[in-house]
Amino acid sequence: MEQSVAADARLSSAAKVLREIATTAVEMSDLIGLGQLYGRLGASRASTNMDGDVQKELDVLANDIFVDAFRRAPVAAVASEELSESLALDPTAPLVVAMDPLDGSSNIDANVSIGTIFSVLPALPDPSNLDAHFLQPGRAQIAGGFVVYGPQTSIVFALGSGATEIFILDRRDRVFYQAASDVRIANDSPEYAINASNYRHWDPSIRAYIDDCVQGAEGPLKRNYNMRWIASLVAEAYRILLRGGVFLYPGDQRPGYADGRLRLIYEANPIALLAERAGGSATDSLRPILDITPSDIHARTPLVFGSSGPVELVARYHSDPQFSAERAPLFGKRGLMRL
Ligand SMILES: O=P(O)(O)OC[C@H]1O[C@](O)(COP(=O)(O)O)[C@@H](O)[C@@H]1O
Ligand SMILES: [Mg+2]
Ligand SMILES: [Mg+2]
Repeated sequence: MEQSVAADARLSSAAKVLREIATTAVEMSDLIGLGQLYGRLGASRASTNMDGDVQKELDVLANDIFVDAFRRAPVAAVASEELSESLALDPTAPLVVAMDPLDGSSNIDANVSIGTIFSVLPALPDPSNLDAHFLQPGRAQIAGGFVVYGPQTSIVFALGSGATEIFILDRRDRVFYQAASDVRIANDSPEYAINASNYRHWDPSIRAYIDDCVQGAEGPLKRNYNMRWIASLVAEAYRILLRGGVFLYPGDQRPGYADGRLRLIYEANPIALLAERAGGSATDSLRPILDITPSDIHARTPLVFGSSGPVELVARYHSDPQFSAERAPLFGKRGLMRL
């Protein structure tokens, strides 16, 4: 009984957090819509984040704007891509929020969709330190989702044990209206998304899968595929939720990319929550993303998500001995038909 009262209280707190995110997204949408017209976006405030990327002004601004929003919500601590350490807010609050304040930031100047990704977790009653709140598996999320600032500004979220929902901002009255409820990802789709310029750095399983997709109807998968790469996770996720497909950002041989590029707690986890709630899947190639216990607030993970058929197929390329045997270097290019 006590437990369910606490769970209800957390859920209504999470709804408050979502409302604060939606309100802030309207402000962000205005700023992003101005592009270079926004006077404060000068190169002078560019700095370097932990990845060594040049941070666009907007990354920093988005971080500050969302942190301020979380100060008005029942949030005990924030972890952010733009903050090297987690930040304490109201220690009595029941929730913590991890966020990527601006995702796809290499696209800002190109006028391509970007977004904000968020993960809402229960605050631990007695954490050993502030980061401990965030080192819970994604399955513990009370809410998760993202905002995409594109031709439409949309918020996509799952709250509590609920389904994946989409609301679109009507810019005329600055209100989000529900556009889709209980979104379902198609179980199968011949569309994949991967940055193929990293081909030479991938492991043999990913190469074999993409080789087979590229061979199309003449290859072992016996169907023609289509490829998309926006380099904006939120935009790819939105497309996949609406029309299916699979997204892959695998680990690769480049220094620092052993676990890929994407961050577990504030990129992969919320996207995985939305994918699973929509009947799709999300893995690190093999394990469900939501079952992984993060080792660090900025830990990375390989990410494969989308329609469950292709996500499972990618896992087979990693685990099925028949597939592996045919990929052995001795065989060079595989000659056997497998399917
Ligand atoms: O430039 P790459 O290596 O293709 O990576 C693109 C990926 O990096 C990201 O931009 C990473 O997010 P940030 O922009 O928040 O760093 C994803 O949105 C996107 O999927
Ligand atoms: Mg990102
Ligand atoms: Mg970012």
